[in-house]
Amino acid sequence: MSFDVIPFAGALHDTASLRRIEAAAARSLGDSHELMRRAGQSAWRELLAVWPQAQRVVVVCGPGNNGGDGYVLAQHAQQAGRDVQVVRLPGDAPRGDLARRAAEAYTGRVVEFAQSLPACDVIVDALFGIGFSRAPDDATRALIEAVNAHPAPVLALDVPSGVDADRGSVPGAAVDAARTVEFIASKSGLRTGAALDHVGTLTLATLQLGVDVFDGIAPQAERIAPVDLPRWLAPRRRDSHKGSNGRVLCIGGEHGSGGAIMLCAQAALRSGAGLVEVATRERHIAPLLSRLPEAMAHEVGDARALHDALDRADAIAVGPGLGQQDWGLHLYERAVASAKPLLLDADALNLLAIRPFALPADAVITPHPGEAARLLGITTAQVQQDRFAAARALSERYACVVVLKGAGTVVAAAHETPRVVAAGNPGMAVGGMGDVLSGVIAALRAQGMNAFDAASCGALLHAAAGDAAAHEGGERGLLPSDLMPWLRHFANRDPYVPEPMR
Ligand SMILES: NC(=O)C1=CN([C@@H]2O[C@H](COP(=O)(O)OP(=O)(O)OC[C@H]3O[C@@H](n4cnc5c(N)ncnc54)[C@H](OP(=O)(O)O)[C@@H]3O)[C@@H](O)[C@H]2O)[C@H](O)CC1
Ligand SMILES: [K+]
Repeated sequence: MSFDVIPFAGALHDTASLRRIEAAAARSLGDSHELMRRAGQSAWRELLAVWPQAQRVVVVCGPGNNGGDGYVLAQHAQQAGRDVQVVRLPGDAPRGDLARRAAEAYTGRVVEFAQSLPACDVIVDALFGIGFSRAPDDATRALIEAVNAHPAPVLALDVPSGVDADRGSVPGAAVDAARTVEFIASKSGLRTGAALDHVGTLTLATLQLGVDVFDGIAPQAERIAPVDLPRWLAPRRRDSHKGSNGRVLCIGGEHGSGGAIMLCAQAALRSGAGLVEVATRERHIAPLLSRLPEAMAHEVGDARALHDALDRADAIAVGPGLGQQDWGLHLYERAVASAKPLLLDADALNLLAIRPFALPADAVITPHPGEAARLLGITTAQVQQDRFAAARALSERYACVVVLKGAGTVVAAAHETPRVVAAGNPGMAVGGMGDVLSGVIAALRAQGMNAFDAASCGALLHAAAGDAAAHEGGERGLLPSDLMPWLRHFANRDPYVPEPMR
């Protein structure tokens, strides 16, 4: 039995699992060359579909089976009458039976790379796939840079060469692909971190394998996209009232940063919280209420008011504009001690790093890579080198749910398969976007979602709103308040997500 639809639409696998899947596939087909034949053929079909006019095809082949896929594609192009050249590094003759057999079956030209690549209409990157394992040496780097300097678009086979398919990091140089066609299953590392600047459009060739090849192999992560939002955001019951949609308390807004807590409160309202209260500095209350009359605001000097607000809250977001002085520290301690569903962001995370209180059960933290580095005592570069490991380490160290923000936000929690958000754009890298996310997640917690789902759905809702707002007016100049109408939009209906404006 063979299927063209893969069993788990959002499943992401690591390379170790892919090796096991590949072995199971070879056993089920009875011939591992058949896998390579199907991979090369699928990639050729993809090239034809995207670049039907391409006459001159250069295929950069590495020494392994990724290169073998490239030779199979090259032979299809040769037989279709294209002007084909295989380019390889000196001494990079195919290793292993599969790749050698594919190279022997290729009847076109093979040239050794010197300084530059021949003129052509499309380049196929078959240098490395899931076997890429270390920073490229000078010769390899020169070849990758020649590919990137060439005007022709690049089709990467399985993985853009130079990208770590497990971590998403680039330990040197990597091919800038216009399109990457993955084989058999999607790789977790191609959806987060630096990889997102190299994969281009990602497609998957299932190689017509049966679902049995996945037996006993659990995904390493799950990709979630705006189309998944209705999983968590069911239409409202008719007999709702404001109390049934939860009460959020937003805590923060030290002198000079009243806007942060206002964005948090507004995002909570726009994400469906029934009631939103704000505990902030006295001077921010009037402007906040004039901009957001739907919120209730309390001056935190009034101990009774703060105590009652903490007591009433179904979920608390602490951190936006909180500062790290005594005032902020006091509020941080009161929020953590409240044992309520808690979201910590911004300065609350900096305070957590220096005063690691035991967090209440199911707390959610939303660090950007720099805050994650402080919380782990490592460098930001080390966080970005393996975002899955960093998110997992944070979740274990603080016994909480982690939203590791950045390109391809990772959501991790103990005993859960991590989720990667397939939405968001560089326009969202602006102050205040984190304040909005805090309000969104707190609102979903207050509406009864568990911490891992609220963090996942919240990060996805936030990113979908960011993409739609960017599509509407461009990534540069995108402001947190531009997301507000879109939060409401995607929280209420099956989303379409326009391609972000380039
Ligand atoms: N996933 C599947 O089911 C299928 C996979 N296929 C294709 O096979 C590749 C994986 O092939 P593999 O031979 O394991 O590895 P690569 O071709 O990716 O890499 C080739 C060798 O390159 C060496 N290497 C690694 N990093 C570097 C580097 N930085 N510089 C130089 N050389 C490097 C490494 O060998 P070493 O012994 O030197 O470590 C690699 O083995 C997969 O991606 C698919 O394209 C099947 O054909 C289809 C199904
Ligand atoms: K490749």
